[in-house]
Amino acid sequence: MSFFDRLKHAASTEWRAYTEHPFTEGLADASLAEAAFRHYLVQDYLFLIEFARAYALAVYKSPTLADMREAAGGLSAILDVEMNLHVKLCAGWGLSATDLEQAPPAVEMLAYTRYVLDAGMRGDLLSLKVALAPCVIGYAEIATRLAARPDALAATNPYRVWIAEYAGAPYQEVAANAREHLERLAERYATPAREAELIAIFKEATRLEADFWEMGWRAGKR
Ligand SMILES: Cc1ncc(CO)c(N)n1
Repeated sequence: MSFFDRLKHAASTEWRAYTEHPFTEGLADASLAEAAFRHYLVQDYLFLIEFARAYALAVYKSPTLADMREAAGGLSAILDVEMNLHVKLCAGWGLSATDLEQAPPAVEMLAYTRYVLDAGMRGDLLSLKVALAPCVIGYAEIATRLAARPDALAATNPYRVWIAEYAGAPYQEVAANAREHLERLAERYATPAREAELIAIFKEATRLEADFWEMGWRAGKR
């Protein structure tokens, strides 16, 4: 079994709660309340700013130039590609990039990003990449599943742009590269003695991902 599959298997309860959260079902069948999606997306913009910082930390923590380039690619994918989706979608509600940047941060956003940054700060590049894995690899898996649903990408679904972005080839490639790089890092730095600690980091980050959906989901119930 690959390193990533071992992590996923060890955290299978958390992984399912994250990747099959009702919020994701609501994106696919368009039943999600707009207020839920909007709250989620604004917080996700703040989340991406902090995740860009985490990838910058990965550049710093890189033992080799190749690791550094891989981390810099992740940083650029967030700053130069992914955040544009948020700006574009939020413009439809009259929110500018400055409005987004100045939005009050939610505790779920802070909890998740602080956890990942802390795991990276106290650990090595492998610990940091394990903490980052549920994010990029999880969204690629979720969007692929949602895109296969009937009508998920139909013009009548207001969430089709979001689904198409994460199910699309560029994002899928970023996720596949991240997964491949994680396997190579694990070959270099994972030891049986470290496995429990790495699983604990993966589980925690996955739980915080589910909490992030839950935050948006709750905003749709208010
Ligand atoms: C909360 C969260 N997890 C993962 C991704 C994928 O990059 C994202 N944009 N937001």
